[in-house]
Amino acid sequence: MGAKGTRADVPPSAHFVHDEDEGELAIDGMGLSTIAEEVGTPAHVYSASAIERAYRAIDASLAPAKHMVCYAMKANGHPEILRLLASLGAGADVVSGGELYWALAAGIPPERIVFSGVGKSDAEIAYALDAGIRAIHVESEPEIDVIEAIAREKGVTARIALRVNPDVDPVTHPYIATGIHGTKFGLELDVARRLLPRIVESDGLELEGIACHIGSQIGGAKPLEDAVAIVAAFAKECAEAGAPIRALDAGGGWPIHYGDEDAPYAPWNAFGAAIRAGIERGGASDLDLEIVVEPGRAMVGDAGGILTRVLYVKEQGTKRFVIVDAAMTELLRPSLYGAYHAIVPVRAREGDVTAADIVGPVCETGDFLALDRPLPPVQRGDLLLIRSTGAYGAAMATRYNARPLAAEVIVEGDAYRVIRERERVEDLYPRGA
Ligand SMILES: Cc1ncc(COP(=O)(O)O)c(C=O)c1O
Ligand SMILES: N[C@@H](CCCC[NH3+])C(=O)O
Repeated sequence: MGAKGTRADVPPSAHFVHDEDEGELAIDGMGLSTIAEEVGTPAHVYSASAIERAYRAIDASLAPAKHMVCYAMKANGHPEILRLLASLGAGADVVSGGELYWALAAGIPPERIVFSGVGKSDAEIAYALDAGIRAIHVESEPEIDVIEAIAREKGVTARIALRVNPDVDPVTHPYIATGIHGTKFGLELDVARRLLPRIVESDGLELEGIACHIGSQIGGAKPLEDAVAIVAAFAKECAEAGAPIRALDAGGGWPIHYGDEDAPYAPWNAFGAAIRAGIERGGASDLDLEIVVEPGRAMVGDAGGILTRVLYVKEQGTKRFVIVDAAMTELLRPSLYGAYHAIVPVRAREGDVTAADIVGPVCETGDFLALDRPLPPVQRGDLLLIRSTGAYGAAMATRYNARPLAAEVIVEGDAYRVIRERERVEDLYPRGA
């Protein structure tokens, strides 16, 4: 994502660190080979302390403004991660009835949950209204009709926010740009403007916020500021038209360092500051809006890695294939977006660094974790760590090729806990077959 490179260096973090005494990589002081031996590979490993640090840093970046951090749980909806974030005070951004169910089950209060998505079913809208969530984010004109009708039927007022498309380039991979014209997300500003009078007059709707989400892994804080300035100016128009606007939701998209960036991203403080600056530029400072943000990747991405073992090293002509037991089934991002993830041996061997394709066992040419990647010598049985996979790793896992879902473990303090047992082949057999 962003500029693709072939650098072998690793993004900085405080939790995956080389343990000099043991001569291997450790996560929060726990040797990765111990985890691999006990749990097997491939396995997703997460650092609870890293998740907590990320949450606190994002939260602090928005202070002193009134704000709410709604974790975009699509990045990693594991119940233990949700519970951890709930205990720290996070809300949630959900995109389905299933995610809403999991967020509530993890103890996230309904008034801290927002519901985004272009295709909410009637049942999902009814569920959100029954649960009394903070706001349903409206993404199309017909969706407003449906929400209004369901609210009327129930005799309730639906709290909504309009997700507008500010047409700002987020400087990211085209598959995950969401706030430019031509994508399916959000309402064009002129449509939102046209709908305003009927929303304000409706007794079934309460327009409590304006939202945007310009994309994921955005290329800097400036596009966020530009988008927020547009959204804030529209929030002001809505308030002047009589809507009880109390929130500006700036979406998520805060980037992490994967290791192939040409230049480091601005620190998260800059993203919080950009949102505050955007509100001022949009002339909405006097509205005293609560800032809502929906980061997913930034909360969990760097906290996780995938442990994988080398199955075979295959030399073919000038090519070196390192075939490992993880695949696109555990990490789809390289296959789907050509995304870069740093991959490092848990125990480094001496020798020349040469290029290798690091690939999985899945029967697809596109099943690769890295192409032409500089890598020191590795042998069958060696452990590798794939970095920065806490977001959109396990969350996008599939069982393609009848591959059971991998184990997941979380390190808390000086111990680790298995939070998903490795599936067994029997678990894959279709129910009802
Ligand atoms: C509406 C919405 N909010 C938040 C996010 C989270 O994005 P990220 O993980 O990049 O922070 C997404 C995904 O792009 C999204 O669609
Ligand atoms: N799955 C994407 C991000 C999707 C963002 C959701 N709107 C990724 O791995 O980067």
